[in-house]
Amino acid sequence: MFIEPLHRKENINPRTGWIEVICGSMFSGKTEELIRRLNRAKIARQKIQIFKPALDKRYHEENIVSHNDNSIRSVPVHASSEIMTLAKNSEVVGIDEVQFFDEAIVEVCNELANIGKRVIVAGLDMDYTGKPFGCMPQLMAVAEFVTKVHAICMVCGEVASYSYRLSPSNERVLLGETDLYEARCRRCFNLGENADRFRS
Ligand SMILES: Nc1ncnc2c1ncn2[C@@H]1O[C@H](COP(=O)(O)OP(=O)(O)O)[C@@H](O)[C@H]1O
Ligand SMILES: Cc1cn([C@H]2C[C@H](O)[C@@H](COP(=O)(O)O)O2)c(=O)[nH]c1=O
Ligand SMILES: [Zn+2]
Repeated sequence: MFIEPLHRKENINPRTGWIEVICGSMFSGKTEELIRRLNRAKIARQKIQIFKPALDKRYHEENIVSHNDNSIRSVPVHASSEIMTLAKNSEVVGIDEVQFFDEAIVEVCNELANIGKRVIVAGLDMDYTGKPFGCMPQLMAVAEFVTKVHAICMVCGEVASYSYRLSPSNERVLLGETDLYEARCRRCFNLGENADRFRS
């Protein structure tokens, strides 16, 4: 679907940049898809640079790691402005867990695309309450390509778009995996604790 563009000599008809958003619930394969696209760009010998928010250290300090243990080297950053400086020399810029960045991330992605870079971001489209997560709606609006991926509902096996929180915490940011969250379909998400009787 996403074709790695051919290199062109600098200053002669430089190619356009663009933004790709990969979104979905937890466990839907966002990180796998991000890694797949970045690995293809690597094979095409394009200069890639990958970033993640420094707060996300669940599996590894630096690597981006998917729930099925695929991984790729990344640079943890504290603010979106750092990406602008660090990504100067790359052709393809990947960002994981983009929903955790400050709102300036939208302008950073736009500016990178405007100077000819392919920007691929992956993030949660909704938080644990089912509300749009941070910068995601803005990013989806300005992106050329938006891909929504889906998980499997852990209650009934249907297609899941929601991340159901298993703990009573009301903090928007609560890092965790299967210990704290499960993917759920719309019905089982809305049923909340009452969904247990449908568990197959
Ligand atoms: N409920 C689920 N539905 C689909 N995949 C799941 C589920 N629970 C665990 N997985 C695993 O998670 C992998 C996707 O992980 P990952 O790419 O890290 O997802 P995301 O970044 O969207 O959280 C799947 O390939 C599968 O091995
Ligand atoms: C729904 C939701 C999730 N989080 C946290 C939980 C995980 O640490 C990440 C999402 O990781 P994934 O790669 O998409 O599986 O976000 C959160 O802090 N708040 C939420 O509402
Ligand atoms: Zn369900």
